[in-house]
Amino acid sequence: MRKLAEHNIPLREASITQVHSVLRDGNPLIVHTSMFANALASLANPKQQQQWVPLAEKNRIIGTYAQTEIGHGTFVRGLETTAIFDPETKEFVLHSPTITSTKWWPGGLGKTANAAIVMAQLYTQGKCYGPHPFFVQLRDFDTHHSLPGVILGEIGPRLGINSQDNGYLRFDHYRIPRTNMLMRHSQVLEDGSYVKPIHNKLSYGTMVWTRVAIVHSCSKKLACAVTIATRYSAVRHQSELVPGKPEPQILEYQTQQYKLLPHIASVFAILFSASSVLRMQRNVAASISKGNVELLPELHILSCAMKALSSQDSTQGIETCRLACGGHGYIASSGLPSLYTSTTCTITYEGENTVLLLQVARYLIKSYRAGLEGLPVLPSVMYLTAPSAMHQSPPLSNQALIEAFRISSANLVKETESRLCRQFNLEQNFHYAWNRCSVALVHCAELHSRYYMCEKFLSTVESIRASDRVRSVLQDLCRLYLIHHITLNQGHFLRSGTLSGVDLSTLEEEMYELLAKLRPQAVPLVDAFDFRDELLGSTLGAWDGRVYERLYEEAQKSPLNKTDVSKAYHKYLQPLMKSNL
Ligand SMILES: CCCCCCCC/C=C\CCCCCCCCCCCC(=O)SCCNC(=O)CCNC(=O)[C@H](O)C(C)(C)COP(=O)(O)OP(=O)(O)OC[C@H]1O[C@@H](n2cnc3c(N)ncnc32)[C@H](O)[C@@H]1OP(=O)(O)O
Ligand SMILES: Cc1cc2nc3c(=O)[nH]c(=O)nc-3n(C[C@H](O)[C@H](O)[C@H](O)COP(=O)(O)OP(=O)(O)OC[C@H]3O[C@@H](n4cnc5c(N)ncnc54)[C@H](O)[C@@H]3O)c2cc1C
Repeated sequence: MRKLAEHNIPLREASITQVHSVLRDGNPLIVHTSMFANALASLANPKQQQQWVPLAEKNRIIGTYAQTEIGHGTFVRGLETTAIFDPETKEFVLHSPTITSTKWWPGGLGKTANAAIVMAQLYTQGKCYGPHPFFVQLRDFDTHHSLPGVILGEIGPRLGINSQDNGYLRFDHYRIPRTNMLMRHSQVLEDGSYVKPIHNKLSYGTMVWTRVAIVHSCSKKLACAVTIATRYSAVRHQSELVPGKPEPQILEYQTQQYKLLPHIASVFAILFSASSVLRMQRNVAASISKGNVELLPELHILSCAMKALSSQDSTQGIETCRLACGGHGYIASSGLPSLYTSTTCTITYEGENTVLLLQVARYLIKSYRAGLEGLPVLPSVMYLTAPSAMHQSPPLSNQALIEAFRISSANLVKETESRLCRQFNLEQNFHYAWNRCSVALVHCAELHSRYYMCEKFLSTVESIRASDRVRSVLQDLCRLYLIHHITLNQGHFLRSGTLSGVDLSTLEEEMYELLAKLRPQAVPLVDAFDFRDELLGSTLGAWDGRVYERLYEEAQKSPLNKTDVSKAYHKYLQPLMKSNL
């Protein structure tokens, strides 16, 4: 924190990888500096911001975002914590009526935070208005003791990020002033009357913001992993490629190139998509402050789509990198295990991926139906009812592949919508029919999201300002990405008739050529990410390639190596050996 202050960098702008380099097992302040800070910035009114933001910036207040309960994470409307307005005292009474209403998971809540943005069901004048955000002090600002009426603790060890002190929280008729409700978008007036927001999902804004930030952070984490695995693959020699010849660098094996190069490409695909969503988010934020919420649904859907795809791709990519390092990928000092455990959680948090993809699918089906009826639809989904013809671009050119994605995605949505109609006719209930089609609906959302990511990759590479040589490498990488994802999804392309079996064989051949062509660029590409050794924190991925020396040096630091014979020998092993058991 001191370093960041010295360099005038607000922590919320510090890269997730910089923070990860210091605190590899999670960061107890991450929710304070990301979600809590954002909630104050976007959900609090100017007066409330004046009151709390300076204190949060000086870390007098350390906050968290307490929404999820032990009984409900996904279904926000199902939250049970209540905030009932008492007009006598002009206070809200926060209460946790059941065990399932216990807040569960918020990062930093266990021991670090002294305040929280709490999402609770707002009741006033006898009516429930759904989940709303409240600023709640949890601990004494001087002694750090939890306040009367607040019961909190830490939830116990997790798969990873154990330094994050995820916590639990219950309220026992805990009173807060009326003015602690975050009132930028909706309000409860002194007499208890409710003023509704200009869009009823504006209180979900912090989740949307965080989903966008997660996309960015996923590309950084994946970049770390491919740097480690690629450098290691250039250092590691194993087996014989040609019998009797010296052992080659494992990066010479085509299978190793296939493990790494598509994920190097993926770093760029995710990064370029993140930039595009971030731009849209800034536009939407500016529009909202002028009272215009027209683009909010598009941002919501795009952030759901990109968060789901990037978390899934980066998690799989990091695991592939770990496996690509053989046994050494399993050792903690490789840096890969902590990258994995701190990334796989992004699949679950901030909206479980399946659930987010179903939000995307809902939007696709609605937009498709609207398009059929000639109603206006937003630009990103206009293609569903007006996919352009294939023959406009040269066969198998990048543009043709993007068109094939577009048509296949539109085709899948069309097929799934027909299935939905058939199912509806059978069930006579939209919700049951929806559930019976939900696997196909998730596939629709995935293909649409992949199409978006491919399109962003291509359009960015085409417009990027770079030397011819750099551009040429990026073009090859982008081509590899497109072909790789077409081969992974080939069934959709065959079904839509956009690519034939022969086309797919031709593309597969080209992919193998590209692996060989890009092989010499692998190390320069990851070097260009420019991660410092301290930041990567990996015995396998350091810049100088001294893998074996570093592994050996790191092993010397093991506490078990402090003495030749461990205490356990005298305490347990020797008695066992002598016991004749
Ligand atoms: C941004 C700067 C980037 C800069 C880069 C910096 C570098 C990186 C540095 C740091 C990185 C920081 C990374 C952050 C890490 C922080 C750690 C985070 C820890 C995790 C925290 C959490 O998990 S908090 C809890 C999160 N919980 C969830 O996400 C819950 C998921 N559930 C939901 O969101 C909702 O329940 C739901 C969307 C699934 C459903 O909501 P609901 O039931 O209310 O709606 P319906 O399904 O009925 O839909 C009705 C209607 O509403 C539309 N809608 C829903 N949500 C929204 C929305 N948010 N906005 C707009 N519209 C919405 C929906 O589409 C429907 O529309 P219709 O038109 O009716 O169809
Ligand atoms: C490391 C970590 C940090 C977190 N930090 C915070 C935090 O700071 N603050 C906070 O408030 N929360 C936090 N959370 C909670 C997180 O947001 C939730 O866990 C997440 O939203 C998923 O909700 P859930 O756990 O209820 O899963 P569930 O919704 O119970 O999901 C279980 C399964 O049910 C499926 N499912 C659920 N609903 C549907 C549906 N409608 N259709 C189809 N399938 C469905 C899911 O796909 C999944 O397979 C954190 C979680 C983790 C793991």
